[in-house]
Amino acid sequence: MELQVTDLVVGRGGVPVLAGVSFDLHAGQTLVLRGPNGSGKTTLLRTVAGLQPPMGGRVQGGEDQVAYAAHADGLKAALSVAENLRFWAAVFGQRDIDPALRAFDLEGLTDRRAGQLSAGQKRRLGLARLMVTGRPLWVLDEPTVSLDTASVALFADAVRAHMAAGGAALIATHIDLGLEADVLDVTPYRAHALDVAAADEAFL
Ligand SMILES: Nc1ncnc2c1ncn2[C@@H]1O[C@H](COP(=O)(O)OP(=O)(O)OP(=O)(O)O)[C@@H](O)[C@H]1O
Repeated sequence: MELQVTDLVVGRGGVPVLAGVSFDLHAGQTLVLRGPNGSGKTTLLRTVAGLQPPMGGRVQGGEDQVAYAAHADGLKAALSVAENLRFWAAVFGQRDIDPALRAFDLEGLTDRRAGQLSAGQKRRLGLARLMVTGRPLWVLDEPTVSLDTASVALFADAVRAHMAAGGAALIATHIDLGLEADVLDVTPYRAHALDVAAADEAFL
């Protein structure tokens, strides 16, 4: 897989948030997005995942390649852990959910309803879902929220295994995952940095 992002402009409510973002992502690579709260990481991830259109520029190579995991875990509360994974595996044409259960230490929770899981357990299930998609490009927004130290390590191991198998990952996170990863700080691409400075000056 090969993702090419060229001179991308992304925004919310018709207002550009980031402009002029370019990067490549290839098989075996992880790219970590950094930047302060509200800087536009989620907006960029959503655009790369095809959940919203770019306001300018291009995203090439993402079509049908992306498995996206965001703040909302997207789990079916009334289904068990195993049923959730089987559901997603069926949607994406995969069969075996056991590696995903093992990787995220969910084997002891297979029959528990997703709605009854703790926040961290829900997050582990949401991340396990990535493995049953069979998709090569994981686009992840703050994947470690609610995870304890051991679960962060499980997640990092899963990303490493995914990369070793020819996958790639684009991850917005504020923490150090201990992964070999490239880093893209989105701060210099903020679309309104200059406007904000100009507005401040007007009040001085
Ligand atoms: N639905 C929306 N409508 C209008 N503006 C929005 C909407 N969602 C987010 N924004 C604004 O867009 C900007 C970028 O938000 P975004 O969620 O992409 O930032 P982020 O870098 O992911 O932040 P964080 O680190 O807090 O998760 C912020 O100023 C935010 O307030």
